[in-house]
Amino acid sequence: MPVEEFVAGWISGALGLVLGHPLDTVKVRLQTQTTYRGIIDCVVKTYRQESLLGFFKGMSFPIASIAMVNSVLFGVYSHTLLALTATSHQERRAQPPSFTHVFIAGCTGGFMQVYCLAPFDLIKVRLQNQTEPRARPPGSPPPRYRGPVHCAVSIFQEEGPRGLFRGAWALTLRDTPTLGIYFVTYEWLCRQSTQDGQNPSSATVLVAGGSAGIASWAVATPLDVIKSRLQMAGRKPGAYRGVLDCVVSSARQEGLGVFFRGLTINSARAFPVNAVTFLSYEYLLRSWG
Ligand SMILES: CN(C)C(=N)NCCC[C@H](N)C(=O)O
Repeated sequence: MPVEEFVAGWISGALGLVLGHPLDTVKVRLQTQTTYRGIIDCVVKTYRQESLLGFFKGMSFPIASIAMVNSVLFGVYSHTLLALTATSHQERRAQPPSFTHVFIAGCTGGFMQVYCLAPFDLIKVRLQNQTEPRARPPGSPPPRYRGPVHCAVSIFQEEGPRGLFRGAWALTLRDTPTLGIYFVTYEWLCRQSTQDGQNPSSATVLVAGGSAGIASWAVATPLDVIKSRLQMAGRKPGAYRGVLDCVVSSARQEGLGVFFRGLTINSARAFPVNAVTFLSYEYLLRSWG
């Protein structure tokens, strides 16, 4: 069993995650709060009220869980390709799989990682939305959650175990097709600028990985908005009844533009995060060779 692919998926994901977390915080706030006029306003207010640390809220759980999430994503992707084409990662440069196989393997990886990702993503989104500064002026109310563990325990106590999977269905709809698009874009761009049988150069991997991130996030953004709103709403009175209800009421109240909230920042974040993720993934696999 190619254990290296799981490990490479973990390390590469963690590197990308740290790099992209500040932009992710801005994106989540823009998607779920109506207090900001735009990206700059959100960045300035976050910095003024919470200092640089505000951009890194909610990062510890994703770092701890990225090992599992990314190793499931890249590992399942690679194993599905192995099952479909009977070729290992090393053999795939000489015998490239069809794009249909790459798409199916990407969708399978995307689908399987959702149930590892869902509770950690929920906690991340709830913590990212706490705008209280760390050093609070005396007498000001404390933030709802004291940290990731307190957040997980509170959700479990208030909403039961299912509460930890709030937004998981929207996450499944977001990640299953878009991870197919992610891997197809990456493979296609690598093949365009690489001679048959050769490994892609580092520059190619960076550009193909970054572009795969942008393409997949551009398609994923509408469901990303819905997912984040469902996660924030929890079981509040008047909360959405499900994915469709959230789609309809968000569109009715805020217009169709609501589905593209966070698109610019998602794309700006997606390029460096996924360029680094794919570069380190390819590099690690080649060095273990
Ligand atoms: C469109 N989607 C959901 C993705 N392309 N997901 C895979 C990339 C995950 C990477 N850690 C990131 O956050 O960009």
